[in-house]
Amino acid sequence: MQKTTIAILGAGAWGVALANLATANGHQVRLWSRRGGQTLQTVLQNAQILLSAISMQGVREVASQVQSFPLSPTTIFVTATKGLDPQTTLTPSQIWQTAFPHHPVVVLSGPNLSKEIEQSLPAATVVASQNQAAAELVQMVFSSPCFRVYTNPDPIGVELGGTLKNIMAIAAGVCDGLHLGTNAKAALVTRGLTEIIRIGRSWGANTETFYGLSGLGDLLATCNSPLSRNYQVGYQMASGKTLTEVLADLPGTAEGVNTCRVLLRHAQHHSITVPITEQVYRLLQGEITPRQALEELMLRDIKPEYN
Ligand SMILES: NC(=O)C1=CN([C@@H]2O[C@H](COP(=O)(O)OP(=O)(O)OC[C@H]3O[C@@H](n4cnc5c(N)ncnc54)[C@H](O)[C@@H]3O)[C@@H](O)[C@H]2O)C=CC1
Ligand SMILES: O=C(CO)COP(=O)(O)O
Repeated sequence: MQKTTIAILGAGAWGVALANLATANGHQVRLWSRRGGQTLQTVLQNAQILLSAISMQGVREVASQVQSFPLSPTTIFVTATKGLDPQTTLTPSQIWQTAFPHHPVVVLSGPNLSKEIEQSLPAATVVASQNQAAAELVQMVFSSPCFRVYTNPDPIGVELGGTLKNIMAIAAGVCDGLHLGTNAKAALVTRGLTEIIRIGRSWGANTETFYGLSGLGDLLATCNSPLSRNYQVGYQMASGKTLTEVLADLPGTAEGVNTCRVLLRHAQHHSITVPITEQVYRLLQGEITPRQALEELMLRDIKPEYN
């Protein structure tokens, strides 16, 4: 395929892993970080694709910085951030689309623990957009024998799958940290998926999307791997550490901590039942212990599985 010029914003674990994938395919990649060498303007020059792998806390600020530089009208935006904006509850793709209404925006999300991808272990991901041509171009740019990229027409569903599973990964870490067993973990992850779907539908996502790679796939990867920072938050809190102590030693960002707060607000506003999110929130706030969170979930009113 034709070689593409790609600006990657955010030189953390995920930005670097994605940069390496595109570079290995022969594309020209320029990596920008707020503390790095090249200016934003230089990195953006002639970019055909602008990929953001910035933590949620920086997305709005960086999107507004990018607005001050000239871009080709055909530049495709790709967002790989898994979070929700605390002030607006917007998703990262909604922030980029609002800032650049005439550009295609593509969401890239899937079961993608960056440490495994850096080792060229096989993995798959999803690129989702309402602009199919843009999604197909991004698919070509990143596809390789060790990274299989699927397209999907439901960007909000793909994005929310990646974002909401972080809360469930914290809960799964607690479950493993308390040694609650395989049955408990299966119950938690399955009810977690039900909760994700309930929330996702309120955002307009397709239910089917959550059974795919960016939903169930990412949920399984993150809830079962000590490589996940979100899982580590739960696991270490179950071993008696406070959130502050865990975050002090955590390598990189655990988006689930902030997502939990933002999501709970959204759920309360829209009267959506989110029992797991609620207990994770109370645990992170230091209001309850991991054991109390478990009891709260187990002693809820009995009910039909689906309603
Ligand atoms: N590491 C992973 O395995 C994966 C991470 N993600 C998502 O990608 C995003 C980034 O994750 P990581 O690279 O792991 O995190 P990281 O903590 O390693 O890197 C975050 C990057 O964002 C930048 N950043 C943070 N605040 C900023 C601000 N205010 N202005 C400008 N830049 C700012 C940091 O300088 C850094 O380059 C997160 O939303 C994460 O959920 C998605 C898939 C896999
Ligand atoms: O999103 C991820 C895997 O798909 C990375 O998970 P963590 O952010 O919990 O490390």
